[in-house]
Amino acid sequence: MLRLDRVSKRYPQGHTALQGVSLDLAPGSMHFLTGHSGAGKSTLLKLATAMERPSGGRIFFGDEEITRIPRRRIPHLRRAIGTVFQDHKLLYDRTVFDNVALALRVAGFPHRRIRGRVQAALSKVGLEGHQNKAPITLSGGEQQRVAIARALVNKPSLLLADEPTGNLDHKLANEVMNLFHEFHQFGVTVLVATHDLGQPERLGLPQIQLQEGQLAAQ
Ligand SMILES: Nc1ncnc2c1ncn2[C@@H]1O[C@H](COP(=O)(O)OP(=O)(O)OP(=O)(O)O)[C@@H](O)[C@H]1O
Repeated sequence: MLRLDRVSKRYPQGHTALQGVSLDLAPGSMHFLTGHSGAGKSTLLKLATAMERPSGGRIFFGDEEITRIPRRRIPHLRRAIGTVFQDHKLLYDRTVFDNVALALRVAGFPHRRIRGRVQAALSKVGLEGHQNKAPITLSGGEQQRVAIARALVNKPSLLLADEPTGNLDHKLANEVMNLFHEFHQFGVTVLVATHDLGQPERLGLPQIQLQEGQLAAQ
């Protein structure tokens, strides 16, 4: 599903964030990406969504080589890969519905389909009934669930999350991780970067550990 072949990333200022990383995520699998601060977790996720380009190596999403993808194909790639970040980057001057609908509007979906998809995505994350609210009126955990609904609305086959529970207390963090686990059980491939080593243990899921930009254990 997602395959990295000897991937390296050296930022322009000269810092090597990743070095010779190879991994292969099987379709439908769920992994946690762990490692110390600065180990390269966010960099790996940015490379997988073509937000950054690697300095060496190749990345494949299914049959498509992300590292060679022409610019015009990037929006298509981003629709197939759902992303969730710690600071969920919601638009605070729009409703919950509009936040989730945005990507579908940009993609030119007809109004009725947008409505159905958005409602289904909000219901999957337990936020039915909140669609007309402003995100600011929701709790941190609820806002993160809006971000997850937004990532899911395109029905991605791969879901990447970068510290999605970093700002949440223990109980809310578990709820959000349980949601990712549910999507995995429905067949979505999931990769979650986290500092919280309790989560892979609690859910009995494998870790991909980075250390100084290299794979430590799988
Ligand atoms: N845009 C950038 N320009 C220069 N250096 C960068 C850039 N982004 C990241 N780095 C450096 O690359 C290394 C890896 O950073 P990265 O954010 O991938 O680590 P991380 O494991 O996600 O860390 P954290 O857990 O703190 O988020 C760090 O040393 C960081 O300072």
